[in-house]
Amino acid sequence: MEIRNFSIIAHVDHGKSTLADRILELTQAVSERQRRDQMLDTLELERERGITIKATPMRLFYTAKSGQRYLFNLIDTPGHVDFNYEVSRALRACEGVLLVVDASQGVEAQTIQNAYLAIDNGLEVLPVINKIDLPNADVPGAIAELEEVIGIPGDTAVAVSAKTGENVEAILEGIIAHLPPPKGDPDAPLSCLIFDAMFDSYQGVISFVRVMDGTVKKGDVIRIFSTGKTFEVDKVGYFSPAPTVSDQLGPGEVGWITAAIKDIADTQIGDTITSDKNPVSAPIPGFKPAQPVVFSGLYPTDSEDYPKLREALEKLSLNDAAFSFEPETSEALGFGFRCGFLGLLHADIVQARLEREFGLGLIATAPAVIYEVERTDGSREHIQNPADLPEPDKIARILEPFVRLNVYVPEEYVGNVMGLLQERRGEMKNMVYHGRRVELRYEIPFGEILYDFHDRLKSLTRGYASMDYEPLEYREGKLVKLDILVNDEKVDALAVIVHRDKAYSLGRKIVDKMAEVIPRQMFAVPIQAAIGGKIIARATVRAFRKDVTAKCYGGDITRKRKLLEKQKKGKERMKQLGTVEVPQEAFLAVLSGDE
Ligand SMILES: Nc1nc2c(ncn2[C@@H]2O[C@H](COP(=O)(O)OP(=O)(O)OP(=O)(O)O)[C@@H](O)[C@H]2O)c(=O)[nH]1
Repeated sequence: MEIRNFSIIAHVDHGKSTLADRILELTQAVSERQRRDQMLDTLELERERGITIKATPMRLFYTAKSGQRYLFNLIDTPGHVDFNYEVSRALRACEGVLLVVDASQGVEAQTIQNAYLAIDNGLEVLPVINKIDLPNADVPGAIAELEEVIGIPGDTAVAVSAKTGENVEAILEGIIAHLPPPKGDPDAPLSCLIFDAMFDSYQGVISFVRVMDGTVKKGDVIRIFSTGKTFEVDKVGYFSPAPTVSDQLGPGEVGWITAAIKDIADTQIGDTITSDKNPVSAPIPGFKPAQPVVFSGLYPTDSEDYPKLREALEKLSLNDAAFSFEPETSEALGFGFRCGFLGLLHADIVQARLEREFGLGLIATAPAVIYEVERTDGSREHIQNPADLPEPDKIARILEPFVRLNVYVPEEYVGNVMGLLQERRGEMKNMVYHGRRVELRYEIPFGEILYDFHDRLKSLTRGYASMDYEPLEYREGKLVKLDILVNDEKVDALAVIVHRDKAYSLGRKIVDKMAEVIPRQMFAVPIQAAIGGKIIARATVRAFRKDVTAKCYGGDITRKRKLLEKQKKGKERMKQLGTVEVPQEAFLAVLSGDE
């Protein structure tokens, strides 16, 4: 049977998951009973946030108008800029992509970025113009943008509504006509690409693979190319959508392998699986390794939970190759972990999973980028935690990471966006008109777009702007460490590195926000911001304590206990700093909006 392996790529919200669902329905891969809101979004969190995180492969059958039957492997990819690494992994397993564009929005930042990722991987692109049921849908406009901005021919484009199902079948015919079948030699040595992996407590690591050449079946001894480690294959199979066992996997096929692999580090994403007896001489060209770029400290609110947190982090990292962690100690917060993420959304998701799936109460410190410090003695080091910055007299200079930022925005909002970018120390490199849409190209410190930048961008453009970025080199900046003192004690976990010109306004903002969110105590608590030894801003948490049991008029002891328990619950995300109870929000005061 002929095979087509493809992925769907799109800007966030252009309808990728909805379209994938429709395709599943058309190919009857899922019974209505099995159908959930968004079939392919497997994690609970994904459904809640309406975004796709993990790439999920699916095996579908389609009988074409010609009467011939085809096997399709559909690999879903995430849409958010934080998860670009997952996209590039998934694309390596395909020959082609459906590039979905919302007919009412046109081409946006991730449309372009994902399209280039596909083109750079040598994939064929089939444009799909979606949401044609919307009154403001502009199909010719969207096609023109695709041709103009990305340079792909629009004549094969299929216009559909994933919502109503209109014309979706034409996509399936388009896939057969325009996306190439996989090539591969069943008799060649085994060469299998690992494009994802997950950990299962019964089976060990389940590697998601695309077979390039050769075949793999139960009992084969496989070798992981980069480490040379060998394992005996336990089972192979595909996703339909539940993992289903099959006899073997051959060239062009997408499926999974289990081989009693206990450590996910043994099956790194992008690595090649080959046969131990008859190995290939060269691996499949590798993926870009996922690099955490944003770091934040995670501490248990109850210090007794430290071992539980370590265990949870270990488990999570089994399923998330892009996430890193190492032990860290804070004077203020005790024992915790410095965790690395791909971006703020990724950090949010990891934290939410730790709390939900593992029942942990956590305090997260403000996310920060990695700075490079050159000491006066000429040595250089990378600083993941602002608290680790050397004394000012030992610092020759501090360098910060820059990114190339592209913002796409309708003409009328260009002024607003340029104002924001200037405020964030951005330097304009170019401005390109694509019809009524303008692309602003900037170079900007990564740290400046970390906090509330995306929200501000959206609110300044009524939601119309979109953005993407890629890392540039480190550049010297006039940076200083801003210390925060609570009750006259410096709190290491609250320190941030900021640009000198912004230190005063940021210090003011942080102390005000903290004074607002820290509950009143028995005594007045001063909150101060300082640079070096110099106090630059101050606010006070006034004294007072609400006695929640006062209104219980003695008597009813259960009611009293309930109230106390409720109060205790409310405190779960609090941390005792000396004599002061500080809630999670205070640790993220630096993130609070500019307004
Ligand atoms: N009117 C209309 N709405 C659609 C259509 N397709 C998708 N939508 C809606 O657009 C929104 C986004 O759709 P999703 O399928 O979740 O988008 P996505 O691209 O998968 O988003 P991510 O998973 O976050 O990347 C949802 O509210 C859908 O109901 C369509 O053809 N017509």
